[in-house]
Amino acid sequence: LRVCSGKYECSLSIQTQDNLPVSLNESVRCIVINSLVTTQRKLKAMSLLSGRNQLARAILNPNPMDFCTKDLPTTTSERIIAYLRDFNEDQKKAIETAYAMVKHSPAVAKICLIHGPPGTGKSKTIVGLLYRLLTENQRRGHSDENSNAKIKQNRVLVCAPSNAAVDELMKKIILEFKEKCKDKKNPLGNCGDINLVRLGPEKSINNEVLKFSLDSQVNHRMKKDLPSHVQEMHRRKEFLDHQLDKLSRQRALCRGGREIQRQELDEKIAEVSKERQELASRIKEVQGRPQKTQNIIILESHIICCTLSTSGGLLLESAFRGQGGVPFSCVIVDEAGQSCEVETLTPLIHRCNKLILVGDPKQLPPTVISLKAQEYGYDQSLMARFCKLLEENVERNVIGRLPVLQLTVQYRMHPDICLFPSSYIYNRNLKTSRLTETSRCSSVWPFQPYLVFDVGDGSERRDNDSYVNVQEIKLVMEIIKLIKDNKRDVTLRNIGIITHYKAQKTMLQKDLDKEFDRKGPAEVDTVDGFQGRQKDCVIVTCVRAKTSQGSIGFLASLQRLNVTITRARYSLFILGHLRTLRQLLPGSFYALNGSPFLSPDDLLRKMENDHWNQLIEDAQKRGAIVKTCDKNYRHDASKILKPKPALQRSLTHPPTIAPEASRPQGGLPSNRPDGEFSKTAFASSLYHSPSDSREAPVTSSDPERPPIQDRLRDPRLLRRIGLSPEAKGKCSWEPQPSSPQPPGAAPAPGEAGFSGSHQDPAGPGQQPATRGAAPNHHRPQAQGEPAAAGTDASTSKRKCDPEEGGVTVLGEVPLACV
Ligand SMILES: Nc1ncnc2c1ncn2[C@@H]1O[C@H](COP(=O)(O)OP(=O)(O)OP(=O)(O)O)[C@@H](O)[C@H]1O
Repeated sequence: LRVCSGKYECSLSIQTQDNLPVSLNESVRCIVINSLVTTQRKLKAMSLLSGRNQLARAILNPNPMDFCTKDLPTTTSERIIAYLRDFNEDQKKAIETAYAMVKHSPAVAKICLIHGPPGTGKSKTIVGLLYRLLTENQRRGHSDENSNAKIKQNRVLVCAPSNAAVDELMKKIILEFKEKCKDKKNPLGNCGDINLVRLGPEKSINNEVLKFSLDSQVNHRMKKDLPSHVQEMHRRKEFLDHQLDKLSRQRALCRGGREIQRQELDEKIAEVSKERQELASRIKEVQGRPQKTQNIIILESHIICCTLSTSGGLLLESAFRGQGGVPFSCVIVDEAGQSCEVETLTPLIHRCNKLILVGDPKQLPPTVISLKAQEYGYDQSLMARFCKLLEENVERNVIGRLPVLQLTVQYRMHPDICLFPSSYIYNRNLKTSRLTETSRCSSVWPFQPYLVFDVGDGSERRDNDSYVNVQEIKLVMEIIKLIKDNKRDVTLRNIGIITHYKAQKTMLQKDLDKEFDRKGPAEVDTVDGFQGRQKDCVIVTCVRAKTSQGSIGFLASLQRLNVTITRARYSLFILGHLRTLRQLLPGSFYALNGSPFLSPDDLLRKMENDHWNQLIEDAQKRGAIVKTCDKNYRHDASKILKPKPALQRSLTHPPTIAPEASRPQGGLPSNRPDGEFSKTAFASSLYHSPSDSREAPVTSSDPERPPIQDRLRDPRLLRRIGLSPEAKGKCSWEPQPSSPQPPGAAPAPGEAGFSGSHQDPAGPGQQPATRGAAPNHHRPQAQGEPAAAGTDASTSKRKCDPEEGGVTVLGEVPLACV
């Protein structure tokens, strides 16, 4: 694009496969569909795989021996043992196993699978593994490789399918390595004691990690090494850029102004542009191509982060050309459940034969639009294929146990939100960390954790190729207004509205903008937009109601449902027309000999909708359903509020104060006034539908916890740990009392913090995890949280988060903190 005689001119060169007729003198319409670069790289990865990588056989025809198990031995230094105290048992196991796989017999091709359901610390585990791999024996002047030797031997390639995912992970890597730097004033690398580089175009890199991009490192280094006259040229170029920026802004502002003024500005812009262009070419001439500098930076890096696609570009290939050996000790792929198989093969062209896949195939798979491609399994990730295959091997008794490292303790959701995904999707293997439970149940959050609104009079309306449901929008607005009224500090960061339909999203956004003057307290998006993210409160509007087709479309996918219901930290409210979601349309059931049966069509639909059916049944059993209709929206929306303290008190516990020893870690002070007590955690789990009010409340997070043995008698707790009240006697788990904790104090290192609670729900036969892991003092910014301003901001957030276990324990103040 250039300015010529006051006009913008754009020239575009297009290569065609065949010659266009010379006589063509009509205008041609060009549409850019997509770049083929990624596709070419995938193709290249596929065709090079068998020739270049020992993993090829394992990938094409895997057998259980190709996957590493939990039993690989490692020798761990005191320093690493101390470091690993911040991790839970599953995370430690994953780190140690992957570490052993990388360090043992580097020539043997092996794959390590780390499966982490939502919020279980996948990123934390990756960061821990990197730290373990890169800092063993590292001391100033004495590391496992000479720190002065510029070219690193111990190098890791870290990839993810998207730029956003790479950057999120990088933020955590940066935080950790900077924090753990031995001598902060005199670090050994550009990121604490290591060198880190981010590959990829700058425009797709998040500002917070931009400093580590290859381009900015090249620029920085080239400027530093240049003779003074070239540095002067750079300064002049920066000045001209600044000038151009200013002039363009002035030009835009005087669009309606005088012609002469516009002309003057255009001429000035043309003049400055010309000088800048000439200067840029001269700089290139004198300082040479940056390729050499690029290669040096890459070779000096310990961690190279990029998208899967970028890992197949020429940049890495040319940097390692002629270096000999394998350039990476391992390749780590984050969000491996979200990348297509062939895409996951891309980083393997660098011959590395240790592959670590981290992800959750039970969340959204890679987005593949083509139905034909889906038919051929293109939307299946490599990780999902491996997991499926290994599960089949376990079922057929070919192997005794799954060679997959499972992370099972989650740090995101209120335990009541976690209950259904844990039991229905994760085989009861998803437990809530105790500290998370305590903070999520805090009285500071005045809303119920989990409610399903049955919007009985809702109806869907077609809007082009999408749907809207006006009644559900009305109810969403009532709920948001109520939240705003009761928690004035809510911002866009705290509430997420998930809808699967574009038209509903647009209409909701309009209503929010109107009501809240464009400063809407909620972010509306599709579930795909929320994958990998979290919000304090999530409202789901299902839209489909009284559907004529008898199908609920893509609402039916279990992976989609999973992501939808696992984004909320404190409250999840689901709005839907439950009969449609369950697909119990009038006439679906026929009674025959007293037992219901379904017509073949209905059976098919019911199977399709079975996940929603299960969710609704579960909510029904828990008394979490609120039936509503238009005239009651306002009234029924108020049911999201936790019950009034006084009433709650009388309905729930006898007014006894539990022994100090039975308080959860970081429990509330014992000398609080009654009212304060009753407002606290145990109230949070009580649903107050009329039929429910007589039920015993849930008290798992009660600051006045009864002794743990008594808590096990609570039918809802038993349900939570996967036992029926009757089966309770058979539970082999022996509860251990929590350690006494002074009010408001942080758990001492080595005492049970978060590690305590996740043992509680261990099912029969499961070993309780070791008590003794210290709470996390080095918590990176939660994935998906809106970007804090720089790493410092993340650090300050950590200071006020009770999940740190080290600062505040009086219950989290979620909205003020985040
Ligand atoms: N061992 C731990 N102790 C305390 N907090 C932890 C621990 N592991 C993870 N967390 C916290 O849990 C939250 C989620 O961690 P992380 O982002 O690593 O999870 P994830 O599995 O990558 O999440 P997602 O499901 O969004 O991909 C973070 O706030 C993190 O600090």
